[in-house]
Amino acid sequence: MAAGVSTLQRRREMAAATATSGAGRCRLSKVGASRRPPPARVRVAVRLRPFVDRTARTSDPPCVRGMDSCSLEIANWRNNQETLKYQFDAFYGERSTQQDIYTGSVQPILRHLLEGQNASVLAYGPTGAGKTHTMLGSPEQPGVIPRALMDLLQLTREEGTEGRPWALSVTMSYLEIYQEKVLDLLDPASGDLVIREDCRGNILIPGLTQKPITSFADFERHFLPASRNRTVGATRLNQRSSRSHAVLLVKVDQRERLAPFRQREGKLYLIDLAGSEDNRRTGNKGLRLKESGAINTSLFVLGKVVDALNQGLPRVPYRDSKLTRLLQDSLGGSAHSILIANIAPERRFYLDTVSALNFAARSKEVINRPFTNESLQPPVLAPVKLSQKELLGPPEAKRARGPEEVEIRSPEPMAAPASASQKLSPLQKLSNMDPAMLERLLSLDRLLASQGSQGAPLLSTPKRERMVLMKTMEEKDLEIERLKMKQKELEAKVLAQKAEDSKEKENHYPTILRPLSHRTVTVAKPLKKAVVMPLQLIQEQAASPNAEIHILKNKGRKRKLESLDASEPEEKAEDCWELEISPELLAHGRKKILDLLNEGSARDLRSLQRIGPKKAQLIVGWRELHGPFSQVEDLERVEGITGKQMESFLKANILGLAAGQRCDPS
Ligand SMILES: Nc1ncnc2c1ncn2[C@@H]1O[C@H](COP(=O)(O)OP(=O)(O)OP(=O)(O)O)[C@@H](O)[C@H]1O
Repeated sequence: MAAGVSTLQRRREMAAATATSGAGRCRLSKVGASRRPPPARVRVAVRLRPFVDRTARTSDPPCVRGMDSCSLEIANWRNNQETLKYQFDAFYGERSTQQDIYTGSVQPILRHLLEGQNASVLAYGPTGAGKTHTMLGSPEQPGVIPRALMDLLQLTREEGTEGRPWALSVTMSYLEIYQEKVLDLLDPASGDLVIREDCRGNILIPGLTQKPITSFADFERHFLPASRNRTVGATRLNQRSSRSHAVLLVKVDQRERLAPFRQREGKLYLIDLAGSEDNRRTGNKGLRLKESGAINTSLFVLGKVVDALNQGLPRVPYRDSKLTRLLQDSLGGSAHSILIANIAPERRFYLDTVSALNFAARSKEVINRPFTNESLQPPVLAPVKLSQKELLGPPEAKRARGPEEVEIRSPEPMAAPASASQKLSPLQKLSNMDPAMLERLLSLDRLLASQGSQGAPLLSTPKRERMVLMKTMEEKDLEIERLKMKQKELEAKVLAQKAEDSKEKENHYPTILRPLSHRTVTVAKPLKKAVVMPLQLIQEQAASPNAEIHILKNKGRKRKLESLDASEPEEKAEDCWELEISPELLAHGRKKILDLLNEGSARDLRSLQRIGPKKAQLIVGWRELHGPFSQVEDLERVEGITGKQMESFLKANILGLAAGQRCDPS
């Protein structure tokens, strides 16, 4: 592919983008100052292609009209007196050039790669609306892909020259998702590849070919033949219709030349999605119809993912399609994303155009939270070569293909030393937390809150700001501290009461007849309904060595009794005794489960509720591949365990274990 863009022009464009964004060469100090930049929104641009058959324009006036550089209007099919108006981050009309789209929407995000952040560009839209033209273009009109590669290579050359603090290297991978199979376009003989997630939430495809590239010629050498491997076919609407989602992945690796040898990785996804299709118009039959089903399903899931992110739902259905699973760290994750919705002016595209515009309008509200993928690494002179067998877990290893021809570095950077994180305040810990982790923590919070254990959920409205959440979490930590102190006071009182009891025993007073003083102590809100207990039962429990908490099984129901405070005056027999588990007990329960997940054998794991032999095996396999779980919610990352299952696992285990811990502090 001839890029058709001079290097000088490229440099000028980069300089302009840098000036606009206000970032640029001071990137290192900027990253050093703040590892967590503010949330970045998914930018949405709409591009209207010109009439393919220009003579048709007079007989078929366009159904879409640009209003300004950000908005457009389209006829309202329900009422032809009205138009529907849409506003986006950018609108590119029929006369816009490839360069307009690139410099306006794509070029500004490239610099984030050199900050160790991820970026992605997705071309979305109905079949025949110009996605491939936008992404790839032609030798005369090169699209986003060749332009971005040229700039990125130029940028990495400049930043990585000898004498600069970081050594940079660039690799490319190219894959397609065809009928829910992940196929390596650089190695067409390979089979369906597995999508994995590491313990930091990064999406990986073990075994995917990575080609090192140092020049645009290198890129073309790999990319052009691989593009011919992409699945295309003729439909009634497009002679060369893309039948798959094509994903070009460009990784920029940076290693610090001098101590402390930090390492960063920035990923750029350039994605040409397959077109959304209405089979009544495409005239698809047989294989085309089957392909179309897979395309529409994955795009439908993409829409659901966008909706879930917009509404702040605890479960985002990334795993429901390969496309969304792959995009997990690009949409709502750690990437700067730009969605370019391509639309066509012809009236026959009208319904597809409205549906693409509605999709794009929803995508606009997704908030991404970029973070820098940086870690400390000992100096590595040569990359480690890992076979796919080493990278895959046992089930995938069976399907592993032959030895890889390229070098693939270990996908997981080393974790930060534990001591550093232990010194952080709860708020600092929270602000350093991977956003995906934070989301999970919040969903757990919602889950517990929905059971009434801890007052209102942290995330009571989906669009609450991150800072508000953090503040609430900090207040919550303070509240926990306060409750801990209260608990200690109560325990001291119980001990004092016990000492008094023994004195009374020495004086030959029968315990059961001794007046019992008690009071209900609410450490946290009741888990369920308050439970009424007969006085005699309470008295018996009070006399037992574990009088502070009892778990009673009555008609198959667990009943938990909070601390007794013997210093208060006696209350009436019909008093209620509330069942409570304090936050610190929940924390104990979580810790116990986490320890078991990280250290238990498959057999040990089966002692947990909702974990059968198959899930136990999956957990052990995941642990071997990714290392220890950092929190219980990581279970959701295990292939084969859904978010729903994880939540039901938590419900079933945490409360029981927490209470067990309280009864048996050993
Ligand atoms: N902005 C544009 N200017 C000129 N021609 C365009 C433009 N956009 C698209 N086209 C032309 O329209 C036709 C269809 O475009 P393209 O193949 O890019 O569509 P697509 O959305 O990728 O379709 P599919 O999803 O079926 O692959 C092609 O012939 C392409 O050259």
